[in-house]
Order: sequence, then structure tokens, then C-alpha cells
Amino acid sequence: MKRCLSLTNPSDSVHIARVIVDVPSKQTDRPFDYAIPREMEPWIEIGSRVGVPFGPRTIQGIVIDRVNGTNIPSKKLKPIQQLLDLVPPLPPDLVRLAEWMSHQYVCTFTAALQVMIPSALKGRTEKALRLGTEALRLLDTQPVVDDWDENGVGADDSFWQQSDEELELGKWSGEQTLIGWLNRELLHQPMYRRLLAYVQQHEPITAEKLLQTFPYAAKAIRASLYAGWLVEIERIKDRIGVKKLKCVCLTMSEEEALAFSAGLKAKRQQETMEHLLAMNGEAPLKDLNASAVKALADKGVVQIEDREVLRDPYKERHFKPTQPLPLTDEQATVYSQLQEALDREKAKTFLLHGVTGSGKTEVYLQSIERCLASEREAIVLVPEISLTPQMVERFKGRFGAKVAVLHSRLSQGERYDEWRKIREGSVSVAIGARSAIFAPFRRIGLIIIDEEHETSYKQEETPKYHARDVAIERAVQHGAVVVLGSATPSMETYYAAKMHGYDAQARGLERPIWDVELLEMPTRVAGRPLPPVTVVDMREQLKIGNRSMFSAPLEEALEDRLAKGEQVVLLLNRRGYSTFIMCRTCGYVAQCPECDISLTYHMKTEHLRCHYCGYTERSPQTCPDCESEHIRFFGTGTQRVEEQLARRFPGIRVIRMDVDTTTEKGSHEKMLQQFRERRADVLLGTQMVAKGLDFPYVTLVGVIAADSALHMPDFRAAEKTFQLLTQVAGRAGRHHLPGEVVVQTYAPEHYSIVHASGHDYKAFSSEELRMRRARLVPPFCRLALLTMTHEELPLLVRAAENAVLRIKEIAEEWGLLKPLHGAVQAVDVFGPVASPIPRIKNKYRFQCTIKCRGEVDLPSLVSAALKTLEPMTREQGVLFHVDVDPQMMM
Ligand SMILES: Nc1ncnc2c1ncn2[C@@H]1O[C@H](COP(=O)(O)OP(=O)(O)OP(=O)(O)O)[C@@H](O)[C@H]1O
Ligand SMILES: [Zn+2]
Ligand SMILES: [Zn+2]
Repeated sequence: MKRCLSLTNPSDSVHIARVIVDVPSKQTDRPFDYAIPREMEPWIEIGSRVGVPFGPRTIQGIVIDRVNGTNIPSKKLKPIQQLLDLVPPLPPDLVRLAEWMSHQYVCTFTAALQVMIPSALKGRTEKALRLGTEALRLLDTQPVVDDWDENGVGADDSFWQQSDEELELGKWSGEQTLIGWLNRELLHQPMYRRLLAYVQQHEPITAEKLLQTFPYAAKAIRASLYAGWLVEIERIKDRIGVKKLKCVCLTMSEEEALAFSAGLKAKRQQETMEHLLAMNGEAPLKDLNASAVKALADKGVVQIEDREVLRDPYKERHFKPTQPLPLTDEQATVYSQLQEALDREKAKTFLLHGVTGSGKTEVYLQSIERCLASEREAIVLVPEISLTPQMVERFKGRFGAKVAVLHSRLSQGERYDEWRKIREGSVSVAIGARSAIFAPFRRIGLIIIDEEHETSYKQEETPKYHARDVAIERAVQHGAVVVLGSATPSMETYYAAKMHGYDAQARGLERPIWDVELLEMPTRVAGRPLPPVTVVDMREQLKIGNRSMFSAPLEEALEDRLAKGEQVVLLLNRRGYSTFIMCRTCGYVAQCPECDISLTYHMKTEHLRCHYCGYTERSPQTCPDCESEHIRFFGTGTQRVEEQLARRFPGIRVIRMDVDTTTEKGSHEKMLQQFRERRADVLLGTQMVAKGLDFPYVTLVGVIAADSALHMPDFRAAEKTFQLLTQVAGRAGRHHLPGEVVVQTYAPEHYSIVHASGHDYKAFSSEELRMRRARLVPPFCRLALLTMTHEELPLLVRAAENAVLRIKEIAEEWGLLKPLHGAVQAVDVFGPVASPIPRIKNKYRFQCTIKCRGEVDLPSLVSAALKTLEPMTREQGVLFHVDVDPQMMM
């Protein structure tokens, strides 16, 4: 950690900062008090990142509060050692959100804070200041007076010390006042202009150095930072630097340059001058002819300078600007409701249930426009997988440079730069996957979650948050509107929307978690029909002697499209398919030596890898058990389908998209582009091909094995199957050409397949909800999954049994085990049982499930339980992991 400001005598300080230290353990999961040294006084606020002494070390922490007193005796009170950023990385509302998360998901406060900070910031950083564009303009129009002396110390030093009250620094809402104050007072002070001029001459300059020259200027610097007159740049050592660009600049005025250019004989040089003039006197070196620049530089007409640039991953792409479309009646009805809610500026959540191709995106776009018009910002969440150029294009096309894109495939530096644009307020729309919900905007008006049913909105590592819950909570803080959009809403959200309007009493034990209002768009834009679906019973195919992967109807349809030059999407449901190595002679399956799970085969490197612990080995050529050579890869299936396609339809152009072919950065995008340009006939893939794509020439969608996920031990299996089929069917016939879908299955009578083929969400959801109610699974209860791990099995078994007893006792003490409404208890504890993966990294795993209904505060119950289990961790080393509202029951 690099020091920004040094400390003096801590005993001078009376102000206290409450700091959450970055040590993710239960024992340290509380605020620690530190004295604020006087120099740091104006800089420390809620959300500041600081370095503090902790035991023998200095560690990082986040200030969550400032107070005037502490119980810590003054001898023991330690001062903050370092301030890591001049503008805090987290605004106060995100700090509050992190506190809420730590309660909801039973994780440490610091884990929740850290997930909000871009990883680029966690490297070693060095801070410096430069002028903002406003300040540059000011200095151009009102140059600093001549009596400027290099040290900048003038007679009006006393100026810096006044106006403390007026400033009201640290309040985000005070910004307007602050900018007003700057305009009214500060800018007329020659001293302030000197400060800016000094920065201009020495930029980038560290705050430390600036303060040496202007010892009293701390508050003015801070005010300037808030107002954008000064901009803080971060140079991150080791990890990522700020990107520099070589620029060529004119050294003379426009008239002089014109005259000079007119007199030039060399054509290249003349062109270069004209280009520079057209670009307002400055252009990147790489855009110009290097030898012409060299010649001009030798004549002293231009010079080359380093410019700091924000990396823009989409810079190379041109986005065609789009205009709002006239809305269809359905869209207009939905939009007017959203508009009304937006104008009210009160928190509210909607579910937009619109069939595939109903034009949800256009509704999003126009709602965002409305939101921006009232000077508020918008966040759009999409599943990582649909963060394709096509999706980005729609938002960039409408809002241009106002859009920041947060994409996990961006480099760390690119991601960090996008994040900075959000924090600095130079963009007003953020689009990204799950973690974009933490975009550090200050006045959020609208949060859109597209494909809200996607499981990728749930983070599977600590903090195990769900972006949907977090969005709803953030919206409450900001008075924002949340739109959950989907053609196949999750049962949780749909049930909540169905219950909207029933009072809490009537809902009783079946009360949904959120209050959601339902909006519907049941038809496709322009009256386009949903494609007809043919369900093929594969058992029948076998009976008539067809042993190939393709049923007769699918084969015919494929042939037909190839003849017509139309395109096909083929989906292989990957869940349930294997990626392991098996010996066909003895049945040996390569397993991780540390975990009870088969190793995954990676084709590119010919390695076997454990998905859980990272263990890797070379793929064996012969079976380690029986030495047979018939040991082979049981592929994802897509590879086999590809082989068969090539054999059956010689010359067919197939793009295979799965985990093996999309590991490289940008490969996913490239493939889709290639398909869009009709340089392939078939797009073959796993789940990846099912979502969000909109290709006009796709008229056939084939699903190879629709039911492979139905037999997973997961109460959401039917829901997932229905969603996948409906989504992929929705890719066909979205434009002028009519589409068709062929679904191959061994379970044609299963309700998820029957209703998906009828595009009947309502029928599916009512049947599914009936089943869920009968089995008492979400949304008719909430679950928490508690996983316990230890190296020794007998010890773990005993501990797990004790733990379950303890939890039952607590539920009993809380009066929650009493039967409510007949036989149904408010809290039920199941287990312990061995986890579906019973051993990971040499540790055995047991789990229990806590189920609760009605108004039970599940997080509080779980965290009370964990507290009483702490001695087990301390004395026996048993570890506990909690997942509140789990999406995966592992
Ligand atoms: N008002 C409109 N007038 C004309 N065309 C429209 C209108 N609204 C949307 N469209 C077009 O309809 C098509 C489908 O819209 P869109 O992709 O937004 O649907 P969607 O509801 O998001 O579907 P999915 O859930 O499948 O992603 C797009 O090509 C879009 O440009
Ligand atoms: Zn073998
Ligand atoms: Zn392993």
C-alpha cells in the first residue's frame, strides 16, 4: 500500500472512524475504532478505504461511520495510518447495502464490501491529481495573473481556512451547493486559480506533493474533486496501469497552422496538418503517418505527448444510432405503467412477463430514456452469456457514450475504467452481469433485470447473494423502479406477482418474499406467430429402427433448410451429459484423488481437471486399472453431434459453441457474428445458444435431448427444462420468415415438455406451483443450506448430528417448531445427510436444510444457530458454510 498522506501526532485527534477490516472471519466481523489524524480529517468519510494497524500488521479496511467518541481508552486507540483514495470507492449507500447483505446472506461485512470494489483497486495503487475539463477551460479563459511564484504561497493563505461551514463536504446531496460554492466564491480567488494552474503545470501530481505547496488547501482540493475540477487518477502498480496514448498536438494557433499548412509542399505533411486541424489540434499518433509527423515535429510545428486514456473495449465498433420505435399497444400499456412509477420516484418492483420476441428490449430502452430525462441513472443486468455484441449494440445504439459495459471477459483494466466512468458520473447507464448491480451510481432511477429467471444471478461463492434481492433492496434506498423481465419467469417471482394485492393476512404462511406487480405482453411484435413445436418420441424412433441422433422429422427439416439456405439452431441440453473419461473395458472413471468427483476432460490441453479443487493431470492413454486402450472421452455430446452432422450432410457448415470452443476471449462473440453473417448453416451448442439471440434467418430450432436435465435431484428440474425449451424455441421465426421447432425427447408426456411445446407458460406455472405447494418447496417456503466439512468422517458425523439438534433447539426456543395451520411447522430442519459431492479437497461434507415458512426471519435464525456452533469450529475445526435461498442443492 502506498502512502498518500503521512500522519503526525495521533493524540491531537478527537474524531473516530469505525472501520471494517478486511479479515474475513467471524471474530473480526465488527467495526473497530480508529482515531482520525488531523491531516486526514477532511478526507475520511463513509466508504473511504484506509490502511490501519491491526495486531502487528497494517491491513486494509473500509470506513463505515464517523463518530465523536469511543469506549476505547485513549492509550489503546490507534490512528489510521493511510488513506488509500481521495474519493472513496464506495458511496455511503453501498456501504449500507453491504451491511444489509451481510445480514441477509449471513456473511461477514467485509466479504460484502469487497465484492463491490473492482479487483483492479485491490492492487497496489498510487494516486495522483490532474485537471478536469471544466478547469482547463477556465484557465484558458482566465489565465493566472503574472505575480505567480513557483511556490504558490501567497498572501491570501488565510482564505483556505475559512468557509468550513459553507462547504458541507462529504454529503453527496450537497454537491449542487458545492459546485455553486465553487463558482461563486472559490473561482474568484486568485489563490484557487493558482492552485489549478499549479496542478496543470505539474500533473499528474500526488495530493501529498500538492499539499506541501498549498498546506491549507485540503478542503478546496476535496471540493474540486467532488465538482470535477480536479480528477483523481489511480495508477495501479503491479496489476494494471492507466493506459497512455501517444498524441500529436499542434504547437501553434489555428490561424498560424492554416497558414503554415498552405505553404507546405509535402503532400503527406499537409494532410497530417489538415487532419490535426480537423481534430481540434490533437490526434492519436497511430492515426497519422509517422514519417510526416516526424518531419513536422522537427520543424517544431507539432509535438508528441502522452495522454491518459480510458480503455474502451467497444471503441473499435461502430454502433448504429437508433431511434425509439413506435410502441405496439401491448408495449405502450406496459410503458405507461413504468413511466408512471418512474415519475413517482418511489421504489417499486414489476415483473414484465413478455413472450419471446414480444419486444421487451424496446420497453427497457424507452423506460431508460424516461429515467435519464429526470437526471437519474439506470442499471441493466443481463446474464453473462447474453452480454453479446448484439445486446450491447442495442443499448449503445440508443444511448451511445452514456453506456458503460461491465463484462467479466473484459480485462481487469478495461473493467476498472468502465467502473470509473460510472463513479465519475460520465456515463448514466451501466449494463453488465450480476455484479453490475453494485455500479457506484448516486441517483438510480431504474434497475432492469433481463431474463430474471437465470440462475447466474445467484453468486455461488461467498457472499452468496442473488442480484434480484440486492436490486430490490438498492431500489428501496434510491426510490427506484425495478423491472424483472422474462418470457419464463422464475416460480418465485411469478408467484409473488400473482399474490400482489392479497393482504399479508390472507397470504399467511404462503407469503411471498417480495411485493411485485405483474405486467404482461402475451403476443409477439407485429402479430408474428410463435413457432409450432413438434415433439418427437425417441423411443418410437428406436422402435422403427432409427438409431441415429436425429429423428426422421428433424432430419427432414434440416435437409429442407439446407436446401433453402436458411439457418438452424441446434441445442443439446448439456446438464446430465458427461465430460469424463471412462474405460470401456472395465468401467474405470478418472476421479480426483482429493474429492469424490470425476475429473473433467479438457480437450484443448488434453488434461483432466477437478472442477472443485483445481487438481490436474494428463489424460491417460491406457486405463490405469486394466491397461486397456479403450479408455475414452465421453464428450459434452456436442462434438459427437457435430461429427454426425458432417457425416449425414456432407459440406454442412457448423459452428459448435460450448465450453471447449469458447474459452478464448471474444470467441463467443466471433462465432455469433459469423453465424449472423450467414457464414454457417447450423449453430450447435449447449445452453449458450438458447438465450437472447435474434437472427432473422433462423427458421428451425432443434432440441436433441430435451429431457436430460429432468432426472437431476433438483426440485427446479422441471422449471429449468421448461425455461430452456421455451427460450430456445423463441429463437425461431422472429422476423419475416416463419419458424419451426423440433423437440426430441424420451419423456414426451412430461408436463414441462408438453407445456413448452404449447408455449403455455400459464399452464406450466400453475401445474408447477401446485406441485411445489404439495411438496412444500420454494416459493412456498424459504430454504437455507448448511454445509459442514471436516477431514475426519466419524468426527464430522457426530458434529453434524449435534449441529442439527442445536438448530432444532434454537427454533424451539424461538417458538417456531410449534405446529402452525395444522401439521405444517413454521421451521423444519432436515438432515444431516452426506452432500451430493461427499468429499472435496480431502474434506468430508455433510449438509442439513433449514426450511421455514411465513414471517420467520430466516437469516436471523441461521445466524443465531451459527453463533452457538462456533465452539465446534474452535475446538474441533468443523467448518460451516451457509447458503440462504440456495439455487443449487449441493
Ligand atoms: N414497437 C416495435 N415495432 C417494431 N418492431 C419492434 C418493436 N418492438 C420490438 N421490435 C422488434 O421485435 C423483435 C423482438 O424484440 P425483442 O428482441 O426486444 O424481444 P424480447 O421480448 O426481448 O424477446 P426475448 O425474450 O426472446 O429476448 C426485435 O427485432 C425488435 O427490434
Ligand atoms: Zn480399464
Ligand atoms: Zn478435486
